[in-house]
Amino acid sequence: MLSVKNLSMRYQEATFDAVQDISFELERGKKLAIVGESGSGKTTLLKLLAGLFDPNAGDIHLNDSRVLGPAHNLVAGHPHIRIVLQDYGLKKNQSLKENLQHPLRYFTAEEQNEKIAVLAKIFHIQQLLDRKSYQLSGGQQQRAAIAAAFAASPQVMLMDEPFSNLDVLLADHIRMFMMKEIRKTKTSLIFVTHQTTDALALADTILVMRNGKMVQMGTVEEIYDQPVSPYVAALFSDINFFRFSKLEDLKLKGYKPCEKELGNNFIAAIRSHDIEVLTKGKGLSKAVVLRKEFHGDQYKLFLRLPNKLQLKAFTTDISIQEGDVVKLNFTFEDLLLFPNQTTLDV
Ligand SMILES: Nc1ncnc2c1ncn2[C@@H]1O[C@H](COP(=O)(O)OP(=O)(O)OP(=O)(O)O)[C@@H](O)[C@H]1O
Repeated sequence: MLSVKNLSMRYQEATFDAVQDISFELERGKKLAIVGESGSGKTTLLKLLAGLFDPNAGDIHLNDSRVLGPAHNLVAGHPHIRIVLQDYGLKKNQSLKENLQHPLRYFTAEEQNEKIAVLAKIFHIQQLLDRKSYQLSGGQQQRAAIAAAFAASPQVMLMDEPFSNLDVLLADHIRMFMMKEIRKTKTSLIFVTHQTTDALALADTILVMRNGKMVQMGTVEEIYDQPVSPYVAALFSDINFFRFSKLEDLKLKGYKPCEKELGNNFIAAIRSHDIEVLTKGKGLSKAVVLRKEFHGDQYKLFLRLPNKLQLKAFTTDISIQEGDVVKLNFTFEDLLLFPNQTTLDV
């Protein structure tokens, strides 16, 4: 079990904490995704967890042993925690094979060769083993760094944007391997990602950060279905926000009040794919199609309501053209309501 308590860190000469009072626990074999806007403190938190930085406050324990930063450790890091950073951390002047051999140094030469052959095949780096790592492309280095991390069989694997540079043709295959291996070895995985679809698809729980603080942590379903703020909701899907000053304004549109105390200022949000676009029949509102974008399996529409508000929706109807008037429908159950919001903080 990884346990993090009241962790804070401020960079030298900075005037704010890059990570502020973060606490959580992660059980063995579980997968946690860290998401948040750029500069929210994700990488700093990951490096703290790896023991690469000294926190200003708080502590980290892996089972009973404390994860100590460079001030207490001659060699930075913890023996059972492995981190793959965005610069991949390969030894530049060593061959890829040597990079893979290092974490396997306690195995016999025969076992090392066997394990390297398996990893090289999975990560499509068989032809590259004799090359120095600086002679590899970004994507090749990333695959090699992930392979080296798996060779080390850590208890906790930390990864910064592990899928950012992976070829689409290889990404699914590598993700499948990683998830299978993690399940088999009961490794705990913590990964930072900008792709919130990856966070939802691969993690058990998600930690959302903003300005160094944790704004929400929960299961993937909780984070998606019950976001605590417009910021969290906007991270996970294409969404439309509407500000209401009083409940009556929404009731006028046929909405039946829920249990939630909304206050005098609240925000209602509807995900773009929860809006049905109709060319015939009745809808809740009319809208003009301002712009249409092809997204492969569907079109994204940018629409203007009669009250001039704009929103986005998706359709598969190829007949809809820019300038057309369409009808919109959605069910009130799909509305996300954020009470007492004075600002739309996304
Ligand atoms: N070496 C540093 N010295 C001072 N401030 C830093 C340093 N590194 C990062 N910061 C600041 O700390 C904050 C958190 O940075 P961090 O890299 O952890 O964010 P992040 O969420 O990983 O961002 P991104 O998604 O853009 O990679 C940011 O405001 C950043 O500008």
